[in-house]
Amino acid sequence: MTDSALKALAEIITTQTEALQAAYARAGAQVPSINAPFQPSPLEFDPNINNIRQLIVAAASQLIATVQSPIEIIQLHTGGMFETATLGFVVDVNVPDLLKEAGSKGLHVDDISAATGVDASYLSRILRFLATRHIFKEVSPNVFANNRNSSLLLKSKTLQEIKDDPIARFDNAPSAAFVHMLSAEPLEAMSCFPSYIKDPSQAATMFNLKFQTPLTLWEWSAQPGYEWRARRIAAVMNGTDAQYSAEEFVSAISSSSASLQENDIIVDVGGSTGSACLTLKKAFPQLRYVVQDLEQPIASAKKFWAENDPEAVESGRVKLEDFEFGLTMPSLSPFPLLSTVHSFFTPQPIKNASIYFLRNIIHDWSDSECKKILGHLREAAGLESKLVAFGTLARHTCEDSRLLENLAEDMSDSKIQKSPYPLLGNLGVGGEGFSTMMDMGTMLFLAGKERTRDEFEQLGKETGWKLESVRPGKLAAFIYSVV
Ligand SMILES: C[S@@+](CC[C@H](N)C(=O)[O-])C[C@H]1O[C@@H](n2cnc3c(N)ncnc32)[C@H](O)[C@@H]1O
Repeated sequence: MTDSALKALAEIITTQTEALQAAYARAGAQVPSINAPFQPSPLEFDPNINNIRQLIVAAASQLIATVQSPIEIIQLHTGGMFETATLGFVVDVNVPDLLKEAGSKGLHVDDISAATGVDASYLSRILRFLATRHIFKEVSPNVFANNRNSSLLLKSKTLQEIKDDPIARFDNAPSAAFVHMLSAEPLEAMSCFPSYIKDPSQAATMFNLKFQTPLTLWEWSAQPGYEWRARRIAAVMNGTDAQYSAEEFVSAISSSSASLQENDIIVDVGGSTGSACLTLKKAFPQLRYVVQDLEQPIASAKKFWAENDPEAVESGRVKLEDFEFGLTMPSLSPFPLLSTVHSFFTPQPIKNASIYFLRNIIHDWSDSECKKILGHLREAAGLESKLVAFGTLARHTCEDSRLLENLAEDMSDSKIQKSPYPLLGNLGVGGEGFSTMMDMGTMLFLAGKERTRDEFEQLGKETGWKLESVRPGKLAAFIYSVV
C-alpha cells in the first residue's frame, strides 16, 4: 500500500512536471528558475498552469510528509512562528531591497549590517534560516542574493524613497505589505490563541483581546496615527488583483444570468478601491458601477480611479459612494444616492441593482454578521437582482463526493475534479494551503471563516437568497438569485 502510494506520488510529480514544461514551451518560454527574480507574466496566473502546479505541490508535499521523519515534521511545523517573524523582519529592515541593488553577486552580511544597523551575526542566522527554506540564496558563505521567492518581498521604491516617505513604503508592493502585516499584529495576537479558543466570550476576536479594543480591524487601522497601517492594508488589497485572472470575474458575471442592459448597475459592496469594477468595466463598459466602502478606502478609491480611469468617474459610469444624501448619479438617468460612505451593516440604498457584487467580504465575518450583510442586500434587491459573491470555497481534506456532484450540476466545465490517488481531497497545501491559513487569519482578526458550499448555501437560505451555482476558481464565484 505504502509502496503503491509512493509510486503514484512520484508518477504525478513526473507527469505533471513534464506537462508544466510543455505548457511553458508552447508559450516559447521555460519554467522560471528559482535563482531568477520573479517576473509577473500571464503564465504565472494561467488557470491551467495553476492546476498543474497544484498537483505537483500536492504530490511533492505529500511525498515529503510520507518519507520525512515524523519527529522532524512536527518539530519543523511547531517552529512556524520563526518563519513569520524572520520574513517580517527582513522586510522591515529592507534586506530584499538592499540585495536587489547588489544584484546576483549578492551582499555580505557585514555590508547588510552596515546598511541596516543590525548585528551581522543575527543577519547571517536569519538569512541562513530563510535560505534553507528556499527564500534567498547564499551565493558564498555569508553572502546572500535574492532568488525568485525573496524577490517577491521587494518594495516598489528605492531605499531613498522608502526613507523619505515611510508611510508609503508598501505602496504597490502587496507581498511585502502582506508579510509585514502578518508578522506584526497577528503574530502578537496569536499569544491569545489557546486562551481565546477555550473561552471565546472574552472578546469579539483574539485581536480584540490582545489589543484591548472593541474596534474592528478596519476601524482600528483607520484611527489617527495609524495611517501607515491603513496604507499597508490598502497595498495588500490592491495587490490581490494581480493574482486573479480577469476572465474568472467576467465569466462569472456573464453566467450569472443577470440580463444586463445598458446602464444597469453593479454595486461593489465593500469594494475598497473598486479595482474589481475596473476589471469588469473593461468587459462591460455599458454598465454603471457603484463602489461602497468605509471612509478611508473610499479616499484611496478616489486616488485609484483618478490614476487608472479618471473619465469613468467624471462620466458617472463609476460612482465612488460618498455623495451626500439626495445627490444623483451625474450625467446618466438619475437615481438617489442615500448614504455617505456606506456601511454594509446599514440598509442598502441602491435598490434593484442588477448585481450586488461582494469580493472577499463574506469570509471576514461571522455567520450572524454575514446574515445582516446579505439581509440588507436582499431587502434592496429586485426580483431579477443577483448576488455574486467571490471568495474561497473551503473543501474537506477527504474525498467529498457530494461537493463534486453539486459542482458537476452547477457547471459542466467544473475545474474541480476528483483528486488523483493518493492526493488529499483538497490537494493539501498545493490546493488549500493559503486558504486554510487565511481561515486561521480571519478567525484571529475578524471572527470570520472560510466556508464550504453547504455553508454558503445555508447563509443564502436564511437571508432570502437561493444559491444557484458555484464556479470554482482561484476565487470561487457563488451566484445567488432572490427566493
Ligand atoms: C478583504 S477587503 C475586500 C475589498 C474588495 N472587495 C476587494 O476584493 O478588493 C474587505 C473590505 O471590506 C471593507 N469593510 C469593512 N467593514 C465594512 C463595512 N461595515 N461596510 C462597508 N465596507 C466595509 C473594508 O474596508 C475592506 O475594503
